[in-house]
Amino acid sequence: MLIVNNLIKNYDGFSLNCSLNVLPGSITGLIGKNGSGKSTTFKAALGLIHIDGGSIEILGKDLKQITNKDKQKLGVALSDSGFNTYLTIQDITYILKNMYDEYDNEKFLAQCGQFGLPQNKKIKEFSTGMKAKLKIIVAMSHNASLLILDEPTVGLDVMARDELLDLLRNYMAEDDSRSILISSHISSDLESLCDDIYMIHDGKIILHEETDILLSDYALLKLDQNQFEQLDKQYIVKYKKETYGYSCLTNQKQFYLENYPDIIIEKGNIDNLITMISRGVKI
Ligand SMILES: Nc1ncnc2c1ncn2[C@@H]1O[C@H](COP(=O)(O)OP(=O)(O)OP(=O)(O)O)[C@@H](O)[C@H]1O
Repeated sequence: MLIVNNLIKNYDGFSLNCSLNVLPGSITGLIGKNGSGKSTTFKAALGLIHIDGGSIEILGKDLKQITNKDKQKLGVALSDSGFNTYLTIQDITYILKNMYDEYDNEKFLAQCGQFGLPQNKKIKEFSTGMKAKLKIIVAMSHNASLLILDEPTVGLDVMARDELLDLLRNYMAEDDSRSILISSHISSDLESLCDDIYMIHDGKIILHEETDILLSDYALLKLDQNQFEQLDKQYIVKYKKETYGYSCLTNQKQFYLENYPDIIIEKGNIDNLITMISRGVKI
């Protein structure tokens, strides 16, 4: 659906060099701290910025060959995009009707209603969360095969986030060839939604793994000095000095559960992973 191959984008003081692959029928997450290059990757993948190297294949074609008709198959929500804030949802329905052959007005208005978005109020009077919801509903309004969503849950409260994640799951369930590329700094969103996750740090992909494997096979070991020295480190990805000794990230939790019954092994979550992979030291 989307193949980003050795994409290079250089800004003063920042260099992006990343590859990623969004498979048909899957939800792929891109996670990374502020300024790590998520939005730059999304904009480059959509051809919105000039790139300094690499190639992008989207919807089975080289990005340079994509036509306006092909673009109808994309549903996009970027962090710094949106409609003119003087428009109402009613106004937007006319724009969407003109833009997209497969725009589904009934579904769009039903979803606006579900999220409590008033049809006749100007968008400038919407709260941050309401604007965020509108962007996603618009992206899903025209039967796109690929949704590209940059930080769509920013500004949403926990309940609205859950509703939105359910909407995305339903969108995928309606057609199993659809795909989503989504970024978020809220790791629990990605854990519960994505089939696979890429982690980006300082413009580089530092980890790519299926979410199930991240959650089942990765774990954090907490060791004192002696335990650390004795440890077989063949499955340790990164380690970090702590006040109590060392924390170690493994990608083979079972090995340490079986061979080191006395050490503390904490189930991995994506926040631990980000911290360890970005700040830990390689063995
Ligand atoms: N137009 C630009 N000109 C110069 N530098 C830029 C430009 N756009 C982005 N950058 C730089 O590229 C780096 C990555 O920014 P980017 O917006 O891709 O990060 P991000 O991971 O999306 O961050 P956030 O989570 O804060 O949105 C930052 O150092 C940023 O300052």
